[in-house]
Amino acid sequence: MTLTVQTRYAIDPQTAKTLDTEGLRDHFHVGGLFQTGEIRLVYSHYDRLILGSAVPSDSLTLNHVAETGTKTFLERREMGLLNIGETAEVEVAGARHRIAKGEVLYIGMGAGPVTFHAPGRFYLLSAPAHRACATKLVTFEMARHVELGAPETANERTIHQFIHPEVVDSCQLVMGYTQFKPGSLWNTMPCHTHDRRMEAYLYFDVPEGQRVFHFMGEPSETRHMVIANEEAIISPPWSIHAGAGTAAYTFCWAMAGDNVDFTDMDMIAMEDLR
Ligand SMILES: O=C(O)C(=O)C[C@H](O)C(=O)CO
Ligand SMILES: [Zn+2]
Repeated sequence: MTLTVQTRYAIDPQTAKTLDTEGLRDHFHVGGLFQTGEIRLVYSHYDRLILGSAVPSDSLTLNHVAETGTKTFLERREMGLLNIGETAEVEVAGARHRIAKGEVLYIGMGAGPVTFHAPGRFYLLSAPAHRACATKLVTFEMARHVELGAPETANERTIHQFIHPEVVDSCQLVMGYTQFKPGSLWNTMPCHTHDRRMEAYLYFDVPEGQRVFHFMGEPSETRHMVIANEEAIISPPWSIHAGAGTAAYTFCWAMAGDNVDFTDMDMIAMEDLR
C-alpha cells in the first residue's frame, strides 16, 4: 500500500501577500490527489486539518500515520469522507458502510483502522478530536440543504451540509458540498472570513478543459489561483475563500477550529475588497 503524507506549515497574511503564483500554490494549492492504489494526505498546520484521498484498486487501509505521533491515525482524531466515485464500501470497527457518490461517512475518534474498497474515490478530512462521537453514514436525504444566491448575480446555489451539528455530532469537523443552478458559477460571493476556523476546498466535477479561479487573501489583499478538477485549496482562517468557474463545478468545503457554527462568518462588503 502506498501512503504519501505532505506537510504544509501555516503562514501569516503579511508573508502571504509577498508570494508570487508559485509561492501561493506551494502553500495553499494541493494537486496530485486521487492516484489509483494510493492514499495521499496533506497535513496542514492550520488547525492541524489533514486532507487527502484514497482510491483503492482493490482495497486500502489507513491506520498508522507517523506525522500524528500516535499508534493509529484515529487515536486522537475524527474523520469525514466523501465518495466522489462509484458506490463502494468502507470498513470501520467491524462494520461495512456502503457509500454512494455524494454521501459522507463521519468516523469518530478511536474507531481504529479504516479500509476503503474499490470502486470508491474517497476525499478524506480529519481534525484533532477531544471525545468519541458515533460513526454515522450521512445520505443526501439526511443532509441539510440551504439555498443561496440568485441567477442575476450568477451565484444561485445549494449548500449541502453533511457534517453539521443538526445532522451528525462531531468535535471540530463541519463539512459538505455546494452545487450550482444552471448558469451560476460563483461560490461564496459575497465572501466572508472566519478567523475562528480554517477551511479546505476540493473542486470536483469540473468539466475537461475548464478551470475554477479561486480567490484568497485578506479582503484588502486578494490573490487568485487557477484550479483544475479534483484539486484542493487550504484556506487560512484570515483569508476569504470564493471561486468562479469557467463552467459549472461542485466543491467540497470543510472546516476545523474553535466552533462548529456554520453561520459564524464575518461578511465582507463588496466595496472593501481589493
Ligand atoms: O457557496 C458557498 O457560499 C459555500 O459553500 C460557503 C462555504 O461553505 C463556506 O465558506 C463556509 O464557511
Ligand atoms: Zn467559509
